[in-house]
Order: sequence, then structure tokens, then C-alpha cells
Amino acid sequence: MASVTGFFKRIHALFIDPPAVSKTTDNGPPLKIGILGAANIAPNALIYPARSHPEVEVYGVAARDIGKAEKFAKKYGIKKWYGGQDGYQELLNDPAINAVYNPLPNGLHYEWTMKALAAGKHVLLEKPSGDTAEESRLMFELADHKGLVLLEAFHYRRVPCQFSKLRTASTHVARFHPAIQRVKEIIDSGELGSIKEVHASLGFPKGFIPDGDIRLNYSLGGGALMDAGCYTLNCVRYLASGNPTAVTSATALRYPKDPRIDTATSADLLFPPSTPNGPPVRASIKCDLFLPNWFWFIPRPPVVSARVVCDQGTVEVLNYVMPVIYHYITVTPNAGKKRTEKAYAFPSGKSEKGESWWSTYRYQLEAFVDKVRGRTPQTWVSSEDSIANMLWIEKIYEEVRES
Ligand SMILES: NC(=O)C1=CN([C@@H]2O[C@H](COP(=O)(O)OP(=O)(O)OC[C@H]3O[C@@H](n4cnc5c(N)ncnc54)[C@H](OP(=O)(O)O)[C@@H]3O)[C@@H](O)[C@H]2O)C=CC1
Ligand SMILES: O=C1OC[C@@H](O)[C@H](O)[C@H]1O
Repeated sequence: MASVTGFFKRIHALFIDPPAVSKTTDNGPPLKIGILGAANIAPNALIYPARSHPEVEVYGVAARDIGKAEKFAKKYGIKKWYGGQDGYQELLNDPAINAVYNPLPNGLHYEWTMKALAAGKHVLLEKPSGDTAEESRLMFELADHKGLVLLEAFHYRRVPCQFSKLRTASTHVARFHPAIQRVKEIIDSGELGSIKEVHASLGFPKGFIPDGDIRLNYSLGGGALMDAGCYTLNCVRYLASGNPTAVTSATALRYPKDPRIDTATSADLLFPPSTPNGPPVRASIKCDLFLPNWFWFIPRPPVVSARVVCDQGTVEVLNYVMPVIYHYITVTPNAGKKRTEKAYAFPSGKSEKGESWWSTYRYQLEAFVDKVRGRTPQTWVSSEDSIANMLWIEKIYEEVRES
């Protein structure tokens, strides 16, 4: 019963009436954020989470059409709007704006992040960070050069700062959402022994992505691997604590209207051994924008799961991408009793910030603002990590082309 009540409380706080707080703090005026594009994801990823952040004001929105910008601004209580051909640049030129949220199509991430950084704005950038690893590298280089914060919005995860420190213990943890953090903690604790395999899937039912969507547009950086696949790759890299050493196979289904677009991609990867002189860790990812119906007509639910097989058991997480809605962690030791866990908040008594109704995006916003304000964030996605994710997306696409 408590879990049903908890579910409805979280849904209420997420989508119906996100809690709001007063915007006055001892830390000076709130950070004013401008949104580039009246994107569908903006309310969930920024506008609602900002309501409960005392140090954030979503101050402006720009859209290619001024009428759309105005409508969006009024709907969400945003003070300023900018529109027309120069609308995005006008937002960037506004000296009142300190930071920009970039939820433009993937193929425009680079252009507008570079322009935002050039205009002196910190940037919260949607995933995947660019169209290529080189674009990502150049964006992070400019952010570094200008002393500005740039964060790729991999909201679901926590990332250790340096891959070289991995596999030691979870002393260097930084956190995004407690659910994926808990899975990682179980692996790192050694209770299931060493890692043998890591698998991650993300698929959307047919009909979820409409015709004409940015995900189906090649020149806008579409494709299943770019969209859903970037999470699965990120997730296996995170859970395997490093970067792959090879893509051993990759296959894709093609969009009939534009065969350059993959509508589903599967890839097998190798990671470094998890024990000295051990075998490589085997990994697989699967992503799909058009999961077929069951028995041709029954729409199926999204597939959002990750599984780690260790030599003494398995841990599996259901819904690692949006864990605040609902998730399930199942631990199955080879010898011993199977158990399930949920992690909507960090254990009480720990010093981490967060509430059970905080979405992954709310945790992410907390980290972004902390970083901009010179505080140490609970979690961070490093530039090296973002660039590596793009690099391995490219390598998987290359393998698909060659197979
Ligand atoms: N973190 C997360 O959970 C999620 C992240 N995303 C990411 O966010 C980004 C946006 O996704 P989503 O909100 O679903 O996309 P939308 O299509 O809703 O938004 C994209 C925005 O891009 C602008 N745009 C500018 N040029 C073009 C163009 N040529 N064609 C189409 N749109 C254009 C539009 O702005 P305008 O208003 O000016 O017309 C539009 O509002 C993507 O990078 C995606 O990967 C998406 C969903 C979830
Ligand atoms: O980032 C995302 O997460 C949720 C999905 O709906 C979406 O396609 C993707 O862009």
C-alpha cells in the first residue's frame, strides 16, 4: 500500500503540481536560465525541476516562431521570449541570462552550444552531446577555455571522476539518481563477485516516435543509437566501470523512408577484464525506436533495463532511465536468496541532498547549479566521459556500416 501511495505522490510532484519554493536565498539572486527552443522535453527536464530549486529562475525561451515562444513562455510562467530568425541569438545576447539549456535536435547541439559559450553562458546540454566525438571535444575545450560549465544531460547516472581510479571502491562516488547508484554500489561491494557481462536495453513501442520527429531526421542527428542507444552505451560503460576495448558486432534496422537512419541497433562490445588476468567483460546494448506490437496488435510497454552478470550472481534494474516513476532492482546470488530493492532516495542519515519525488532531472539541476556556483556537486558527468560516449557511438555506427 505504501508503495502505491508513494507512486501517486511522485507522479503528482513530477507532472501534476511540481512543488515550488521561494527564490530567495543567502546565495544572491537566482541563476537565470534561458531555453533554446520550445522543446517537448524542456518542462520535465528543466522547468518543473526548477520550481523546487531556490536558486534557479527559468527566465527566457527562444523559438523559431515568436508566437510559439510567447505561448510557451506564458504557459510556463517564463518572463521573456525571443523569436524569429534571430531568436536564439537574441536570447544568447541577453546579458540577464547566466546559463542556457540546449534541448535542440542533436545535429544543432554543437552550433548552439558553441554560440552560447562564446556569449559567456554556462550550458546544460541535452544528450547525446554532439553529432560526433570531435564536436564534443571542441565544445568542452571552449567551455574550459572560457571557464564556463558545460554538462551533458545524462540525468540518470553518476559518474566517477577518473576512469583510472575505477574498480577500487566506491569512495569517489558522486550521485545523480540513487537507483542506478545503488546498482553500482551492489556491483562495487563485491557481494556478487567480479563482473562477467553487462547488458542494457532501451526501446520504445511502435507509435511512440511520430513521423517527422527529429529522431528520424538524419541531418538533425537522428537515429536509434543516437537517441535511445546513447543511454544504453552510457549505462554499460558506467556499470562496467570503463570504456570498451572493441565493438565485436553491430547490426541495425533501417528506416524505410531514409535508410541512413537506424530505427534499432544492437551491438556487442568487449570491456577490460574485471579481475587481473581475467577474461574481457562482455557487453551488449539494444535500442529500438519502433518495438513491434505483441501479436501484431497489442502495444507493448517500453523496454528499459540493465543487467550485470557476475561470477557469483546477477543484478538487474528495471527502468534505469526514469527510476523516479517506478523501478525495481533484483539481486540474484548464485547461492542464496533472491531479493528486490528500490532506491527512491539516499538512505536517511547520509548527507546527500534529494527527496523521494526528485526526478533524475532535479538531481541533475542541483549538480549543475552547484557547479556554476562554485560548490562541489553531488555528481558530475566529466567531459572525458561525454567525449568517450560519442566516440563509441561512432565506432558502433562504423561497425554497422562494415557488417
Ligand atoms: N534528457 C531526456 O530525458 C531527453 C532528452 N531529449 C533530447 O532533447 C533534445 C530535444 O528533444 P525533444 O524535446 O524530444 O525534441 P523536440 O522536437 O520537441 O524539440 C526540439 C526543438 O528544437 C528546435 N529546432 C530547431 N531547429 C529545428 C529543426 N530544424 N527541426 C526541428 N526542430 C528544430 C525546435 O524549436 P522551436 O521551438 O524553435 O521550433 C524544437 O522545439 C534532443 O537532443 C533529445 O535527444 C529528448 C527527450 C528526453
Ligand atoms: O532522452 C530520451 O529519453 C526518453 C525518450 O523518450 C527519448 O526518446 C530520448 O530522447
